[in-house]
Amino acid sequence: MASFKITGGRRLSGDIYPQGAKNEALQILCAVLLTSEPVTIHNIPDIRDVNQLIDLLADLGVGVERLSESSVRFQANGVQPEYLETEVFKRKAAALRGSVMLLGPMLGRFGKGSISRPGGDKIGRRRLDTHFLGFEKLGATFHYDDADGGFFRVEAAELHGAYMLLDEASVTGTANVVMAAVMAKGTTTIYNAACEPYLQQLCKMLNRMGARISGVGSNLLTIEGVDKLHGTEHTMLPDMIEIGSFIGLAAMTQSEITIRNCQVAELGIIPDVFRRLGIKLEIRGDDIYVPSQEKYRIETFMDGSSMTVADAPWPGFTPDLLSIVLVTAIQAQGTVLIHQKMFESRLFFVDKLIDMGAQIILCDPHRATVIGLNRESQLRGIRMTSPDIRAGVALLIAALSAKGTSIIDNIEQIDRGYQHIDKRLNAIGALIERV
Ligand SMILES: CC(=O)N[C@H]1[C@@H](OP(=O)(O)OP(=O)(O)OC[C@H]2O[C@@H](n3ccc(=O)[nH]c3=O)[C@H](O)[C@@H]2O)O[C@H](CO)[C@@H](O)[C@@H]1O
Ligand SMILES: C=C(OP(=O)(O)O)C(=O)O
Repeated sequence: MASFKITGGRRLSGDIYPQGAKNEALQILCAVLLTSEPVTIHNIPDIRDVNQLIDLLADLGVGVERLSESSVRFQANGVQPEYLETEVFKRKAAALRGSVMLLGPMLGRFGKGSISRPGGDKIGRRRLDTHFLGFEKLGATFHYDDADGGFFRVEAAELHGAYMLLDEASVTGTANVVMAAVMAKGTTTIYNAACEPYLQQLCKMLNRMGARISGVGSNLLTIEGVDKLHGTEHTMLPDMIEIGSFIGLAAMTQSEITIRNCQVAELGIIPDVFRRLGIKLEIRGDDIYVPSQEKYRIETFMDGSSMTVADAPWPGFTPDLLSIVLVTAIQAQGTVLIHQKMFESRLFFVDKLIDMGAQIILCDPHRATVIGLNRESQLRGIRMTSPDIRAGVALLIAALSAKGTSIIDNIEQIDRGYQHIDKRLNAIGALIERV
């Protein structure tokens, strides 16, 4: 288990480039299974979850040719569906959340798919009903084997288009059902579809491959099944969660940072949520410039009541940035209620922030109130463990702003989703050692 040793209290300055989006990459990589022709993907982030998924594809028989550090050509012309039944696959697939999205394309193209209970952050219940109910609507049979931590199988001689109202607007669930439906016979209508930019990107890529998906960007998708998909090229968007993390980092550490090539039009409400904390942001072309700010004051609502930041399916605010908003509010002036509606175990890391000197009241598992310190006192460095990917980065931001040295253990959680974060932050003035 590796750790970061962080010397806090340093101001950072300079340009930083966001990596390609992790959660988009996990969908896009699974979609290469839908055709036997080459699919070239650019701006692939070099992070643990993505590398593990690429390994799984290679094990499954997909040709993987690295063209550069961030571009790979895939060709799924030798896929061996039996591999999904092997012990090695079961073990590897259980290491990450994204592996669940192998199911949809395998079912759509080869008529069967199986997966062990996928991993990912332990941030509360993460049920898969949406995925399997959707597959069943398309005509697949579903079987769950309780042994060895759980193993799911889906099978269908032929999938048929259907109308479905999803149980919930699940991100990976929608991606899975879309990928299964693109080559089903007839028309599929998915209502209450998730429409995060990750999904919009997936649907655009599938359409370039010959799929016929309309309604992209809305919660009503119509998919006219086609016989076959073709190869294509695709470039991942910059990671909006990383962009938000850098904004919070800049504010907490009074740093002047330019986040380059952000594709600002795709960020939805994210910049505005940070503005509500009082953080000044300048959009300069496609860059976001965050000036060094000693003070930032949390806004109130129009009626004067305290600010709440809550998550919601897109175009609402992503739950993956709530931990970052929470940590950023620690040095603001004012009070904000953070309401994590989707996950019930994602706020417990505030204990560590409280140990560092933050004023936070954990109201219940879903809600925490942050009373900003307004820089009247500085956090102090401590030793802590990263419980999940976003809490890990929130703790890293706290540590970078703190007086003294902090140690963060279990940084594998951070490496799951942030590419060489120590090196990239050190390049603009941070002092983070991997120990
Ligand atoms: C690999 C990947 O892409 N992971 C993301 C994906 O996970 P994932 O696709 O696993 O998450 P889901 O969208 O399925 O659901 C997330 C949680 O929100 C709840 N829920 C969902 C929809 C809804 O309308 N109401 C509701 O309460 C679910 O019950 C679940 O507890 O989406 C999550 C929600 O944006 C993100 O946190 C994860 O980073
Ligand atoms: C929760 C996350 O990831 P995963 O779904 O892979 O656990 C995340 O990216 O914040």
